[in-house]
Amino acid sequence: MEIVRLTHPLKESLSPKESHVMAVGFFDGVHLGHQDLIKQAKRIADQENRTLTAMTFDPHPDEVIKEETDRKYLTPLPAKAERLARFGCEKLFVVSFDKAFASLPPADFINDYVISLNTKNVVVGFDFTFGYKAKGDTEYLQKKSLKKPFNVTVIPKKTYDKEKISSTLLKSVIREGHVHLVPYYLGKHYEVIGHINTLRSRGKTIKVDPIGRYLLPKPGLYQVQVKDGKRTLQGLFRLFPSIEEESEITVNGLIDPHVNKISIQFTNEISSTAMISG
Ligand SMILES: Cc1cc2nc3c(=O)[nH]c(=O)nc-3n(C[C@H](O)[C@H](O)[C@H](O)COP(=O)(O)O)c2cc1C
Ligand SMILES: Nc1ncnc2c1ncn2[C@@H]1O[C@H](COP(=O)(O)OP(=O)(O)O)[C@@H](O)[C@H]1O
Repeated sequence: MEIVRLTHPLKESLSPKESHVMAVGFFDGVHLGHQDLIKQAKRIADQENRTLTAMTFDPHPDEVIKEETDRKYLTPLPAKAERLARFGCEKLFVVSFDKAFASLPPADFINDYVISLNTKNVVVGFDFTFGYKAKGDTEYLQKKSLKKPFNVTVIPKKTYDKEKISSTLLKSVIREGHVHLVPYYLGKHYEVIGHINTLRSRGKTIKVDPIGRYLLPKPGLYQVQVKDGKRTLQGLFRLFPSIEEESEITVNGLIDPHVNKISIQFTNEISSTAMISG
């Protein structure tokens, strides 16, 4: 998948010739709600024979608008890009979210980031907002599209157990350590991608440096599956309040310490902090 970084204001030379169908949103986690949206966008792109693109933002708007520091992510950008590609996205626009971009009125976003980028169909969820003070919504987008050369498709709310599936909900499930519930929201277990810290790993006990600011479950003992690209091993992740210190994974086999990346999938919480520190 091609990744195109966009910074505001856009350079005119960026206007792509090829037309595309664009899914827009932050998409942290690429959960089942996001997946419905991307699958619908893919159906349209296939029908119309256009490229399927996604547009996301970096960092999260709250880091800029609410000056939130140390925000944690379900999918830091590289993991999000990989997951979007897996669902068929061929191109990803990553707009650097800064104060200048945040101040853009909704109408200007439509002109500069939808029409100028040659987007023929914008696919968003029912609660999508955009533009200065988040004043633009799906109704506004649809109204504007009537006089402009693009269509809008709005995806209905995807729920689980009557609640909207959202990144916020998923984060609280993971924070609480209820990792066995994650597949109901995400379609798979929660996954953290990291590098093996070779200096601090010994045999079957490995230390991992996550790639990006991943949200981690609360401290405790977790059953995990560790994949090194070739093999899947079962393991136990002893997660302490700070991953840099005592946290370690004991795997039931030897992992090649020189593999570039490993994936850790959290399957079950075995016990909470009291047990690991005792
Ligand atoms: C051009 C633009 C300007 C934005 N300005 C603001 C803003 O001033 N305040 C705000 O809370 N969010 C702002 N946002 C963020 C959106 O409200 C929204 O979070 C973002 O488009 C991602 O959509 P999603 O949360 O539905 O994924 C802006 C988004 C865009 C595209
Ligand atoms: N449960 C859902 N059902 C349908 N669309 C959704 C759902 N969750 C998010 N979306 C849509 O996906 C896009 C990205 O949303 P985002 O704000 O990143 O997700 P979340 O609400 O999970 O934080 C938006 O267009 C949003 O409306």
